[in-house]
Amino acid sequence: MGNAPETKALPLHKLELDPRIIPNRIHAVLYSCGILALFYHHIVRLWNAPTIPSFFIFLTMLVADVVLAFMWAMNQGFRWRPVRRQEFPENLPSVIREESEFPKLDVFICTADPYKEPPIGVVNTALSVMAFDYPAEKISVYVSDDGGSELTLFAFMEAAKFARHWLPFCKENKIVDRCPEVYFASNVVCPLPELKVMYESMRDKIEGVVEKGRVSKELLENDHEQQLFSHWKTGFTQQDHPTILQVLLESKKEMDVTGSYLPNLVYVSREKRKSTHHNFKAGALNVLLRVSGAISNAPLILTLDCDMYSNDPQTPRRALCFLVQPNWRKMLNSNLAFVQFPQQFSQIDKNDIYGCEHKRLYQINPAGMDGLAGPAYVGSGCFFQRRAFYGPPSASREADDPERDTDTITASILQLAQDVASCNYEQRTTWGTKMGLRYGSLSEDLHTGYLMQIEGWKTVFCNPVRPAFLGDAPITLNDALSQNRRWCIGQLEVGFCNHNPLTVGTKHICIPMGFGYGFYAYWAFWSIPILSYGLLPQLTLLSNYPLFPKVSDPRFYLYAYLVLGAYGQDLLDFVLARGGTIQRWWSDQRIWMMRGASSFLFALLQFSLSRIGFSGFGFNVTSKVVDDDQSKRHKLGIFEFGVPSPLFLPPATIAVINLATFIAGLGTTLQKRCFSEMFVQIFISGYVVINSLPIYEAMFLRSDKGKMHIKTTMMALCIAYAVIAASLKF
Ligand SMILES: O=c1ccn([C@@H]2O[C@H](COP(=O)(O)OP(=O)(O)O[C@H]3O[C@H](CO)[C@@H](O)[C@H](O)[C@H]3O)[C@@H](O)[C@H]2O)c(=O)[nH]1
Ligand SMILES: [Mn+2]
Repeated sequence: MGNAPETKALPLHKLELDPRIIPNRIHAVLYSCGILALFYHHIVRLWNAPTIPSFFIFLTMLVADVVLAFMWAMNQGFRWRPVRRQEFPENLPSVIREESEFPKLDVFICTADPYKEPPIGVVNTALSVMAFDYPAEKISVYVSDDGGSELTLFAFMEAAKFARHWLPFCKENKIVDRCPEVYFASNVVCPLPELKVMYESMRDKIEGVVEKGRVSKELLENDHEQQLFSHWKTGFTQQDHPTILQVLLESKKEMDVTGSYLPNLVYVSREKRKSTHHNFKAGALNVLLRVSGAISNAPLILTLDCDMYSNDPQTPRRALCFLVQPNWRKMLNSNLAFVQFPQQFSQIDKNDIYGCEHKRLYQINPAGMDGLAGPAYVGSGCFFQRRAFYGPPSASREADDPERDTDTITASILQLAQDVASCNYEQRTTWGTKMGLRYGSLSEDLHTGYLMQIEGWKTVFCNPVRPAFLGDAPITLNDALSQNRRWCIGQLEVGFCNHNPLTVGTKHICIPMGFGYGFYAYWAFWSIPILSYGLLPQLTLLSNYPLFPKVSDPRFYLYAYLVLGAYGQDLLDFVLARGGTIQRWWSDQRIWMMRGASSFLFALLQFSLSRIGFSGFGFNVTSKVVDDDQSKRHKLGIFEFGVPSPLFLPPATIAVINLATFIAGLGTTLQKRCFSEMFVQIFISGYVVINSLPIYEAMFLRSDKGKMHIKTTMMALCIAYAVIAASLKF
């Protein structure tokens, strides 16, 4: 810069408080008074219970309301101090003056199964980030293949060739959609038609290989390529194989077709042995942390799921707006662990019937936590400071090498990278406990982000209008429910680890943050009120036993206030969020009830069983394959039941019970003229019936492949019959 007058550094971001903070807090105070009044009513009623069965029914309803109140209180963590941020990547040049001064960026992409996660999709994700609007020689992309599949390696070998054309094309033409599949599927006229042909031939090749299930020799162009696949010989299985590490592109050595640098592209399939536990995705990411540490050691790390392609080439610059210090001299913000972008999805149906958008989890709640210590880590679309993986912000990492500036990846570097990917490397180290991604939870993301905040790290939520990344959401109900069950189990593992959010979290981060994490950790508890409210009012309705105050009773208004207050605020939060519609809110509350009766319930049971020593659980990877028939129904917003899954059984049973009790109950109350006493119960079962319409359709009316499996329908009918018959005995 010499003596040239330095221009003033312009602001990189700004923060403003959400105007809802004050109304939220007033509402919280009033609502808590309502809850207290409700508990008073409960206790009095319990005390005066006339019979033993009614005592237990009242007790169950009390427990259900305690859980609802608990979850409501936890939820206030997100509403306590929501904020909005804005970032100004256009001002970045006033702070980082030269492109050469940009910090290096390592991108981690995880994949685990070439049949559930088609390699062409993984390749698209990788190409979209390699084409970031960022100096290419600063980027290294590491692909972790837990599937240990030659199909995936083949796909990346092809991707490396295609990248030489794709990257300069995107930069020269200032393309915004840098995920090739998305770009070529859009209707824009490609200024370079050969490129489309090239892409399609690559895609056909990759898909052909996947269909065949192996890479045949004819597809490989030379000895070097054949050598890459020499590992896959007899004895090689997904669970048992040596480390395979391949540098497919080496920056500064390899040029694109215009003679510019390319990013590094490294394929890693860590060593797997049947005798060692591999810790699923957390284990995979920790291997990438060490492998990348040996090769490029960038101070910035982006973690991505294999389906989360970049939708905006500016994204790393947006992240930098928070990560660099205003007086930047190769120094990253000292206590900021990560910048989290929301997870957003490309093919969600208009009304989002499965609630896969998870608007609260990915957009509303993070903005709430952002006003406190910062959002939770959600596993993908997150820019970390490497230092955050190695201890608290105060700890210096002098023992480790600084950003590696060697121009070539030497044999000794490769050897080191091989060694750190071996499955015994972590023995007797603090990897997974104090370093890297933390083990012990199927939701490694929540667990890791939470423990980082306990160590004193701050985090930031960045939610630009154009989604930074777009991924695939489940398109069948079974996938959506099993995904939620896995999350729930992982969250319970956080809730019952020795860093309990309610004690440790509230103390070491702050009270509302501890509540927010508690809300996630105990998600599964929701199954208790959802099941209670889905069954008890209905079964008692059958025998005309009133559970709630009658309409003229002042306590009726207490219930009405509590219900409308909670639903109303929820609706408001939802529709005020970007892209929120009433229809989506409706789907969201409906799927919440279904999850309650299936995912949450199963998670609670499985977790409890594992705690008393019965079987553990695995990471069931969500399928990203699109079946045409299913996808057609999904686009029309039709529920996909199809497979016989135990997850459908409780919601189907509850739906049947509610339909029966609603009709019978309505009949008898009209006959006996006790409508006012039974109003709330009729209302609740009617509400469940309306929400269950897609279930009845799938059980009784549909004939397509997505209808409920006959086995499930029959079982649900039998159980419903048994439950109703038993309840009439009381
Ligand atoms: O043993 C495994 C299992 C999974 N994965 C990868 O983990 C990612 C997420 O798996 P997916 O089946 O797509 O799960 P989701 O439920 O969609 O993922 C959400 O939930 C996970 C925690 O349960 C987080 O890790 C993810 O980032 C978050 O998007 C994928 O890229 C997988 O390839 C591995 O690398 N190794
Ligand atoms: Mn996923």
